[in-house]
Amino acid sequence: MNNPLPKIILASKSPRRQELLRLMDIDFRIVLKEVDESYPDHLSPEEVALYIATKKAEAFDETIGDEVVLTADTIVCIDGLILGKPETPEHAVEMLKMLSGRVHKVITGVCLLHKHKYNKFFDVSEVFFRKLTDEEITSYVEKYQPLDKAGSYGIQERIGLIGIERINGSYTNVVGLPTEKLYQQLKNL
Ligand SMILES: Cc1cn([C@H]2C[C@H](O)[C@@H](COP(=O)(O)OP(=O)(O)OP(=O)(O)O)O2)c(=O)[nH]c1=O
Repeated sequence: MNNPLPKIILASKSPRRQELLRLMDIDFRIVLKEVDESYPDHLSPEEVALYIATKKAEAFDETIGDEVVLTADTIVCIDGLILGKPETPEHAVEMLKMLSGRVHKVITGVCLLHKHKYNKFFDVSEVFFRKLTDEEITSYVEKYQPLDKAGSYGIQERIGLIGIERINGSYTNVVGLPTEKLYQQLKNL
């Protein structure tokens, strides 16, 4: 069977995004660029995710032939506050205490740069954490060091498996790439 999807350049160091693309059986190669992930204050959370995903794509030369540059950015949002990656383990504990017993939004912005055009979209999932004990939080942070994760947790790791009651929306969006939406967008390029 011919693969109808274009070839992808995945501009992401995230092992989870790489694994999701692999599981989707999509052809890709990885090219990494350094990008400043700061953003202007006035943007909404959805706009922030799209803004940073687009910035990551802009780091590429736009003349890449037929290949599509795929970039993404995942943020966690609670009470209108954006939680990025924690700076220290203490900061991670603080974030998890904030998420404990509450619902929050996970937004992944995606940018597909193809033939000089920036195709952007995002997905939002709601994640419901039960009340976590202090011990569950500190032992998770000590063992997993979730400093590379927005909101200080991985849904696919211990704290997600034992602490998340339910989610509304896409699971893979929380992991870092909304695969169903991505597939539809790639088909339409
Ligand atoms: C909320 C959540 C986030 N994450 C991850 C997804 C992202 O990798 C990371 C958020 O940081 P991002 O800046 O979106 O991505 P990244 O720095 O890991 O990779 P790159 O910029 O090179 O693409 O948090 C999980 O793995 N599980 C989760 O449940």
